Amino acid sequence: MSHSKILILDFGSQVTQLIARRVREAHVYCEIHPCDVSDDFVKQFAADGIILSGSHASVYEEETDKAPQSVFELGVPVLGICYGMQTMAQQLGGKVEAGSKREFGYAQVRARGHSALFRDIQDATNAEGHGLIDVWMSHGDKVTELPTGFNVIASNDTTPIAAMADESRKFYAVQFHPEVTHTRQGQAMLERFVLDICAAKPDWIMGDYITEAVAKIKAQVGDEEVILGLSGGVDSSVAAALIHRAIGDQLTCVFVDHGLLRLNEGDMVMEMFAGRLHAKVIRVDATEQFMSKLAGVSDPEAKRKIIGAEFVEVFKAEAAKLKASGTGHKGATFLAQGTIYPDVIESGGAKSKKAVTIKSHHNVGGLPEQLGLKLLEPLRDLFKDEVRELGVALGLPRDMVYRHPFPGPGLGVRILGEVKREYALLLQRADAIFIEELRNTVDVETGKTWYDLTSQAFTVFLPVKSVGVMGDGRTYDYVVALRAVVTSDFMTAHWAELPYSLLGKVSNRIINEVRGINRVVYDISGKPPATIEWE
Ligand SMILES: Nc1ncnc2c1ncn2[C@@H]1O[C@H](COP(=O)(O)OP(=O)(O)OP(=O)(O)O)[C@@H](O)[C@H]1O
Ligand SMILES: O=c1[nH]c(=O)c2[nH+]cn([C@@H]3O[C@H](COP(=O)(O)O)[C@@H](O)[C@H]3O)c2[nH]1
Ligand SMILES: NC(=O)CC[C@H](N)C(=O)O
Ligand SMILES: [Mg+2]
Repeated sequence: MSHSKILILDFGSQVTQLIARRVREAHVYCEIHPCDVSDDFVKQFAADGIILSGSHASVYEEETDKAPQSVFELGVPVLGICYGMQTMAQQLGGKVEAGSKREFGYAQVRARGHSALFRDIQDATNAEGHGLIDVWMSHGDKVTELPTGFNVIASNDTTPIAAMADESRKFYAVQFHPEVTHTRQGQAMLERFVLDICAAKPDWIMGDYITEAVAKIKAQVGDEEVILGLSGGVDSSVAAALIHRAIGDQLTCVFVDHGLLRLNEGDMVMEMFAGRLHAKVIRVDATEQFMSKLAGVSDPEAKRKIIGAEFVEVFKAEAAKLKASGTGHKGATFLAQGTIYPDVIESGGAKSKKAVTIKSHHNVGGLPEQLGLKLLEPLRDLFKDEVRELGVALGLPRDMVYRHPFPGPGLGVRILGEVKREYALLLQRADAIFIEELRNTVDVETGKTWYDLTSQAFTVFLPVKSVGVMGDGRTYDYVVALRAVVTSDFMTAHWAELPYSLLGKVSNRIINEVRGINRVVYDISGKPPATIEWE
């Protein structure tokens, strides 16, 4: 089945992924690719429309990225955002200059003319009755001369050409960012572009997607066997359910206990799957193996790479064991993972060369070059909310599908610096107390538990000691930090405003119940500039 699709060319903006999320929210399929793809690639992609992202660069610098010229020659609608607008202007014969003032944050622009992009979009009106739109800006440069064929479709005092369009060629461009939620009607604008202007069909719906995905998996796997890394998290559970639906007993799930899981997580995961997921699950205790490889290593990226490599070692060994088991298995030739689109993007997989890699996710950037198994990643194109939707459509229980995410490297990235078994055991107990209290404390205003009100919450172990007094004695023990965030996409996040009474109770319990920890702090950093995990 062929879907409508939008091509997003990434010039390196940190929020390119949000453009894709917004387009997907409109139920239109889209993909992000680096801005320097070839003209042939652009042609073959056969997009219904193309979106050019922002960037930190300036188009008048000596070596700058341009959109492949074919973007403007294929006769498909194009939307330029920020840098995307500037390069469109310059490539089509307009002019871009450095402004005297940077415009950063909220701004209001006045809509001009009757552009299809802003149809029925207005947040206020000015004294003369003109429509005003609230937007979010982040730029220093601006378009100062329109290319031929273009009109101004929005402006304000700082940026007279705040948006422009050549309606006949269906070229549109905005200096502001419709993809961030601060632009209140940004979603509506992107829908005008994608649904009205590009006439893309909103046919990307998870319930319908199952049939298509099942057929694809069947075709890819044939009669071979698959092992899947099952973590008990959302993504791999949904992947397991989907693959099992496609190939039944050809699938074996491998759940790896690397000794860096949450307290009792191993038993919980096995219990959760018994009866709920009909696939076979093997539990592997690899604590010793991971711990010995991690001994003496304190660099976060090095730890991530080691954990990624060890996962693969375990998977390979299990794949071989299947064959030797004498149970009629031929041995697995595929490794399935619950990799999702943000994992790919954040590890630099879809970004242009210019965007920096912040962390290597263990399952993407951390994979060794010689895998020896073919990869099967049926969720690789999906965002988290789509994966959850798919899980529900596959009949997985809601509490499984709405768990907080837990990173594959687990406590390995929540114990700062060198990982030691002793630290992991302390951290597990402190973390369990925090999560238990979040689950048990209901917010009176919303009637929801604080677990449901936060997107992710955990405890971090700091290998530093501080002095305390307990009873009448002196203590000299470790510190833990509590981290709880609210986010919809894990790209940006706010620290959760947990009630003091809850924080107080958690702190008390940890210090009283976990000998070896005598101080608890709360992390009040947002992302950016911090990240959610500490490593
Ligand atoms: N303990 C584990 N045992 C086996 N495979 C694992 C384990 N931890 C992670 N993986 C593999 O790595 C992939 C990526 O991990 P990630 O944490 O992103 O996804 P998840 O655990 O499935 O879902 P969630 O994001 O909700 O935690 C998983 O989908 C799974 O295939
Ligand atoms: O499976 C995973 N393997 C990893 O290597 C990894 N690193 C970060 N995360 C999760 O990604 C989200 C964003 O985290 P950061 O703000 O720390 O980058 C948060 O939800 C993190 O828990 C990972 N998940
Ligand atoms: N966010 C952007 O795309 C910024 C583009 C350009 N560097 C500017 O400052 O105007
Ligand atoms: Mg996980």
